[in-house]
Amino acid sequence: MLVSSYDATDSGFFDAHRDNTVPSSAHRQFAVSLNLNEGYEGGELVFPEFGQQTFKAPAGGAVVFSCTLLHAVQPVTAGRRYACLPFVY
Ligand SMILES: O=C(O)CCC(=O)C(=O)O
Ligand SMILES: [Fe+2]
Repeated sequence: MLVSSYDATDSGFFDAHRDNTVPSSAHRQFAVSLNLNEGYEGGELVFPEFGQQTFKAPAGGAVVFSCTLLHAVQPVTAGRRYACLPFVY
């Protein structure tokens, strides 16, 4: 299981992508973006094909979405964000 860390010192972000586009990930159905901490700014999820609304779950909360959806993580502007990122097969 993947735990990612996005730090403000390098404006940690994740460019827009889909999670099932290569043969080794084509079986993935849903992505789980589980936020592990509070105390940071930025780091919201956005789904650009559906507008500019952003999503930020509280610590212990998750955003679950289809691996077919284009998504990105906005830059962290203060503090450090940790997120656990399992996929549902
Ligand atoms: O950090 C996140 O919430 C999402 C990360 C992500 O999109 C990925 O690992 O594929
Ligand atoms: Fe992703």
